Amino acid sequence: MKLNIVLLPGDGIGPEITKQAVAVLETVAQKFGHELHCTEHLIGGCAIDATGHPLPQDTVDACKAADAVFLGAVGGPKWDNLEVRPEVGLLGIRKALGLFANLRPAKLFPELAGACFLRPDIVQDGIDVMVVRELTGGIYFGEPQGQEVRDGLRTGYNTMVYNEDEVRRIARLAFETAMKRDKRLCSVDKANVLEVSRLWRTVVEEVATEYPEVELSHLYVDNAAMQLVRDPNQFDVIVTGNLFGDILSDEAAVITGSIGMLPSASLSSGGVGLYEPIHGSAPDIAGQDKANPLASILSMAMMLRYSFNLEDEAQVIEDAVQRVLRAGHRTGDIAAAGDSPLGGSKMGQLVVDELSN
Ligand SMILES: NC(=O)C1=CN([C@@H]2O[C@H](COP(=O)(O)OP(=O)(O)OC[C@H]3O[C@@H](n4cnc5c(N)ncnc54)[C@H](O)[C@@H]3O)[C@@H](O)[C@H]2O)C=CC1
Ligand SMILES: CC(C)CC(=O)C(=O)O
Ligand SMILES: [Mg+2]
Repeated sequence: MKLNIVLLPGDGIGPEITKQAVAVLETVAQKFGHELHCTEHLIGGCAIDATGHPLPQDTVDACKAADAVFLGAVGGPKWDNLEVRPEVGLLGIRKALGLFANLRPAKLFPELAGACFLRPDIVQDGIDVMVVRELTGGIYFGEPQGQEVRDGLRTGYNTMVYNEDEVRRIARLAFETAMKRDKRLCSVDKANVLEVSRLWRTVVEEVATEYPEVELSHLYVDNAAMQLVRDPNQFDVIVTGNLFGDILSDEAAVITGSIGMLPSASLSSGGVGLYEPIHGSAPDIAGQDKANPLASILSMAMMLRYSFNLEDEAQVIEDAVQRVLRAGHRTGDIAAAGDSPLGGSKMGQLVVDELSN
């Protein structure tokens, strides 16, 4: 099969982890006889430096013409005070590709139970939660937004807005996801306070009538954040809005060992998919070969599964990652006290070696 991939390495640790993930993808493509064609484009801070804008038009055009897109990460202190920041590029590409659904699987590899911050008795059966986050609506996009002087005071504002179509399509995708898993869906909102959440809950209830086999529950987001660390296994699939999903998935990541372990798939209605680790550009460790590349490598597995329907190839990557962890190899973020951690490039090489064996 021909795999036309656009790579958007971005900023900070983005280029380092992209390099490792691409090496893994190349190895799998070769192993299974696929023709891989990757082109690199600019997004984020590096795009601002080169072109003055975080999302150049040729990046958007290339992504639209590709079969799938891989993104490293964007942002960093160098660009924090600009009016148009690197993160605008990321929000822009999600919107331009219609990527309304972000799947963030928080899975604890049994080998990493020791890196998990929860009590051993809580995680003895592992953790396997799928967070389905709405990605192109909510407070990240709602209008009006801005800063102005009101009554002599500097005032900032954003608007959390969802229409029923936006809620319906993410709810359907979440119910479909639950149907393929343990058939339990928890919708997370703030319906005790927010009108937008009351509509969210009503529409989710309406969609639920199409999926009688799925057990639907609702939680307020503050309680959900607490329940996720108290007893993560009460969850199968969580569906929530853009902001709440962003926050809860970082939390879900750390209970599975590290934010450096959690991949994601951003999907549209039949169009191109974008795959990225859930973490950011980690400026504190960028350029030091400390970044864990496994979230990116696992994002490539999601790409093969969701964009190309190549389940065997995806599974081979996930198995190779598991074998590397089983052999005790650890980057700093998942190392136990006293371990001498590997660099990110060594970790990537070990996965490639596993695949080549
Ligand atoms: N998808 C994206 O491109 C995202 C970009 N960002 C941007 O990234 C920049 C930094 O944001 P932060 O809040 O610091 O979040 P971050 O996710 O970049 O880092 C949080 C902490 O996790 C660590 N970490 C992250 N990824 C790691 C990895 N692969 N291996 C080991 N440790 C890792 C970092 O060293 C840091 O201590 C900001 O400019 C932010 O806007 C933040 C989140 C997502
Ligand atoms: C950097 C933001 C635009 C979003 C974010 O933190 C994320 O998607 O995880
Ligand atoms: Mg985030």
